[in-house]
Amino acid sequence: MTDTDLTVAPAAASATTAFIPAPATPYQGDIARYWDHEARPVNLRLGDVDGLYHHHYGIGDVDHAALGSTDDSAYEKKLIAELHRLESAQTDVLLDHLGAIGRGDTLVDAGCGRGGSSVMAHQRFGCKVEGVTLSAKQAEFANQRARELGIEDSVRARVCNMLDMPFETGQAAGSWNNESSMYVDLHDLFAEHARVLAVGGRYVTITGCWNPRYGQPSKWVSQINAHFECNIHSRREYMRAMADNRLVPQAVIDLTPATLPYWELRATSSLVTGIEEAFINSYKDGSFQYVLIAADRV
Ligand SMILES: C[S@@+](CC[C@H](N)C(=O)[O-])C[C@H]1O[C@@H](n2cnc3c(N)ncnc32)[C@H](O)[C@@H]1O
Ligand SMILES: CC(C)=CCC/C(C)=C/COP(=O)(O)OP(=O)(O)O
Ligand SMILES: [Mg+2]
Repeated sequence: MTDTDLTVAPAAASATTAFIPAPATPYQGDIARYWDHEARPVNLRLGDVDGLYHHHYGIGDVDHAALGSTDDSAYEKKLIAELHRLESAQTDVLLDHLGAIGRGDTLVDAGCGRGGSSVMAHQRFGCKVEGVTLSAKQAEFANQRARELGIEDSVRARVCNMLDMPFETGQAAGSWNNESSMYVDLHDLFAEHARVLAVGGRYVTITGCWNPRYGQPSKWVSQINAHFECNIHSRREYMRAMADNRLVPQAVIDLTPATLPYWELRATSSLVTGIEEAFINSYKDGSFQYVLIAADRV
């Protein structure tokens, strides 16, 4: 079974994940296993707030009035809702940068996780959204949520490698990576986005990247890599790989100041995972940045 076979078996593929392609590399097999087994309360309990399940972080100011007093017995529940609100706000900012998307368009969510961003994109634009993830468990979860919402004809997730996606050349009006580009070679990734995007289409990523002004990846960045088995790229690598693949940045936004309140709030919660200190310290010492890059496919 190859990725290409998925294109000739759409019914089976859309039903769920009946055909699971073999991982392209041993590393991708490790990443598939990682996400198949992931069930952190910080992700599931936030998703339970309204049924949008994210595997990315939050941006924006904390609403302290909504949180109320830490003495309140409902405080932890409010804190979870607030962290989730900030994670959905992050997706809203990503979607803001896709430009004008029509109901008849197709969007590609590369590294879609449990599908929260895909659902939000469909709810905003009314269009088709095609997600891809290495994890069969995540694809099943995302497709189950789409069925529960009655949007399975418009939103689906498939198990496949985002470096070799089962989409026609020029098929997508927009595509994105929401915190998923640190698992792949950027030249390979942007070559594939440039292939599936229509000329004039828009690509958006929100990602963490190491800051070339710092020099090399800091110990905090290395800690984040080890924690998630990923390989964080530098800001320079993003710019270079886009330029080499007909993706011309239209907006580059440093979201680091906007994500710090999320991390500082998360560090006070009962759902901490132990990685909070690495994010906070690396954002503060300037070695790591949280950025949005929106690029035109020219
Ligand atoms: C941190 S999660 C982000 C999920 C989602 N974008 C979100 O914002 O909730 C990283 C995702 O990237 C996916 N991923 C990593 N490497 C991939 C690859 N080569 N092809 C497809 N998906 C990949 C993982 O399976 C996982 O779903
Ligand atoms: C910005 C960077 C470097 C992100 C790395 C990719 C990643 C694991 C994102 C969050 O996933 P998650 O929501 O599953 O993580 P957590 O359990 O920490 O909330
Ligand atoms: Mg999370």
